[in-house]
Amino acid sequence: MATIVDITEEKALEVKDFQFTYASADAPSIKTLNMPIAKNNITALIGPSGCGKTTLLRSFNRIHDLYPGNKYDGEIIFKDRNILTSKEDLISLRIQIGMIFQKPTAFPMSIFDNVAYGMRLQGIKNKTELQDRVEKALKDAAVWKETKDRLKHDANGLSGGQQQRLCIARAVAVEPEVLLFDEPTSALDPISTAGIEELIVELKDRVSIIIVTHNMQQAARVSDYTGFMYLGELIELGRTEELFVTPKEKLTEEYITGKFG
Ligand SMILES: Nc1ncnc2c1ncn2[C@@H]1O[C@H](COP(=O)(O)OP(=O)(O)OP(=O)(O)O)[C@@H](O)[C@H]1O
Repeated sequence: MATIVDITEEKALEVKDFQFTYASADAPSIKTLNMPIAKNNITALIGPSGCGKTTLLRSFNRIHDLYPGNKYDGEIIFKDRNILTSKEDLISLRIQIGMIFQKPTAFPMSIFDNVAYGMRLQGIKNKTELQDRVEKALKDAAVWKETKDRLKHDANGLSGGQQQRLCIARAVAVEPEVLLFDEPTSALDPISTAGIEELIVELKDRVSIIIVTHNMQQAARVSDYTGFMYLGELIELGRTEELFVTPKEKLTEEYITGKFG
């Protein structure tokens, strides 16, 4: 049984008896995991390679459904429904629970069209509304200054750090409830990394954030809660400063003090 701190805030998501098995695997990669995710907070997922961080993160917006045969069991509750069994449109779910990947994934189109992409999927056609919301999203993602004079240019002409901000602008433009970050700075230099970390912290007033990171310093810098995973299980979920200073579980302590990893 995992050690899970009492979460006093409202919950953005609640994972209940969740299991996940890849189509090609004999055994589940996530084994009966329970975990609350606090609303308007940042939750970091840490743990050694292969412990299931990315698998869990990708379950929150059902990215695994893109590949046939993957199997979910249990529940992930989001806004009073189990997203694993509800019959809703997955595009709409992924707008409400957006994802930022490790490698910046600018689409092969203009900067403007990248940010407008999700809004157009939502059916917004009004030009002025699109322009206003693209500008706001680029400002929110702190990349307006570098892009305002080249909105019609190909997004692939931006630097890696700028492209990652563009991806964040694209995700926030549709006003999601949750954002999932999968090692969002591992392909970036230290200055871009610091900028993205600052941005993630600013965003939590509006969205609930889950971030997978290999970098324990990053988890300690940005997150409010940290979940330590090991071999497909959650071992401990705690307030970040407590988990790093006074972990309750021996395995957590061994991991954060570098005894394995
Ligand atoms: N597409 C797949 N098919 C089968 N097994 C997979 C697949 N992707 C991941 N796995 C397995 O699921 C387990 C969890 O992998 P996952 O990538 O979620 O771990 P992780 O903690 O994110 O690792 P890392 O820190 O190295 O990214 C591992 O045993 C991995 O080998």
